[in-house]
Amino acid sequence: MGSNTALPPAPSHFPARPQFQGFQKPGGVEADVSNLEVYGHIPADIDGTFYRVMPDPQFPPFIENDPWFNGDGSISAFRLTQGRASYRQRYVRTEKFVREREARRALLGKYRNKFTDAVEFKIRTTANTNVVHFNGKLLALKEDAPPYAMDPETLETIGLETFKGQLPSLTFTAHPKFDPDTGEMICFGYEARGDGTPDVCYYRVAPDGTFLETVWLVSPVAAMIHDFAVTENWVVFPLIPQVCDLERMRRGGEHWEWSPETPFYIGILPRVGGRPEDVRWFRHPNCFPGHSSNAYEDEAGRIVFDLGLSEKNVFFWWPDKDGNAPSPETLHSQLTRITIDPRSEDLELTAAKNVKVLEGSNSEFYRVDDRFAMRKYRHSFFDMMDPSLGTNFPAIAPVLGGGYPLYNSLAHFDIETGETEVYFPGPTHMVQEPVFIPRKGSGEEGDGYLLALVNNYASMGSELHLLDTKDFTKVVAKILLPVRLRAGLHGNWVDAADVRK
Ligand SMILES: C/C=C/c1ccc(O)c(OC)c1
Ligand SMILES: [Fe+2]
Repeated sequence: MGSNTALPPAPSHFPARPQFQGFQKPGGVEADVSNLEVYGHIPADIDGTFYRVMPDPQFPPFIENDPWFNGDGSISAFRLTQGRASYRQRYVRTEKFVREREARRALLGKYRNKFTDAVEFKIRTTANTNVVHFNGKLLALKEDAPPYAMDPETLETIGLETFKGQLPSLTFTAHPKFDPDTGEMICFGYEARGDGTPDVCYYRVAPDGTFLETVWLVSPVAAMIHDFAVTENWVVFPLIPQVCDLERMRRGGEHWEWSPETPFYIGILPRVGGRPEDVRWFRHPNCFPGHSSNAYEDEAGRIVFDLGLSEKNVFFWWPDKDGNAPSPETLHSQLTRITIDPRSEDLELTAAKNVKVLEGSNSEFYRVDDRFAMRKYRHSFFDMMDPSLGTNFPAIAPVLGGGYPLYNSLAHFDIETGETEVYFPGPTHMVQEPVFIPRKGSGEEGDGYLLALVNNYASMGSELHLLDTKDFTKVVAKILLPVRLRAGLHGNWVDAADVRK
């Protein structure tokens, strides 16, 4: 648009919608807090930083019913050392963030629809979905663009990360995988040649940032590929049946539409040395693949892929073509094992042959001991929603806000014994995604701590709850924050020993 074009009116406050109300009221806070209050005690062997990101719109949107996923990325860094905790909060200085701050108003339009923007952006990402530590930098990630690099200590934004020009794709997944033995970062981008393109770009990056391999694939449909999985020899691409249509976008519509007719496709590609024609697209009846827990190969060479699987459209704010979407309370995601013979002639995956529910609770945000990523593993930690645990829903309903699924507890599932242990943080609390912290000196899988951000709807403030995985149901430390941090997506624990000096 030219500079004389009138901008759409910019509201001065956030709309009266669940995703902007109660606990979800945007905070806009950046902070440095040198000492946080601790109830209980932080074990002396914990020394590192928990980084996580949340969407937190800097300005009220000028579009209708902006989803939670469109807020500006704001990074929290919780530093735990010598039994103490400190905290820093910074927005990622994306092009969008900087230009909106200069203009003192929202300029970006709808989620991933450039045709609705008030100005033209080179890069319109919000960098709001994950934050990982790689090659001495933090990478703030959203799947619609390259990463933004940040300083791990100061959280200053360094700039758009194109890996010295090596990045072949317009996009970069929010869920790169790290090989615990080699430090290699395994990635992909979808819509890798632009909005609505079926092109998927697979790439592997050495720990020093050198690109090792790129493979261009074409997916059977331009669908969302949010998380993925890697084994010793294979990469697994689960397609969410949310599909993109550039024409709809041009008309000012949504980037995504739920497609009940589209199967749940799973692409399988050799991890190393695959050619574009080597990708094989397996099919399963329509459903919604959520986050991965882990994946590995069994003795027979089959891929064992554990993930959250829901029957219904979890992204209920992007309905089907007739406007149909489930109500959020009816969503139920289960930790599910899909077993695939990568060499099978038969591309149809069936409930009887290939699918098994491992844990039937309503769960999401699975985390493992990352030293066992891509390998046979035994322990999965996750968020769970079990209304029978005693959440006081009538009390918190007026301040919950909404626009996304809620979880009221943390769980540890032992795949070997089939047992689930549960931590319930309290009747006026909800949990965010946990991180696993290995115990110093212990190589035993799952031996360590679980750390999660907790929303306290009685205090309307945030807390970190720290659990010892050997005594999972009790809290070791509650660390109180002087701020309210709205719902976030993903984060990671970075041990002080792994930070390059
Ligand atoms: C479960 C979260 C999935 C997700 C997928 C696409 C996005 O753009 C996003 O933004 C925060 C989150
Ligand atoms: Fe995710």
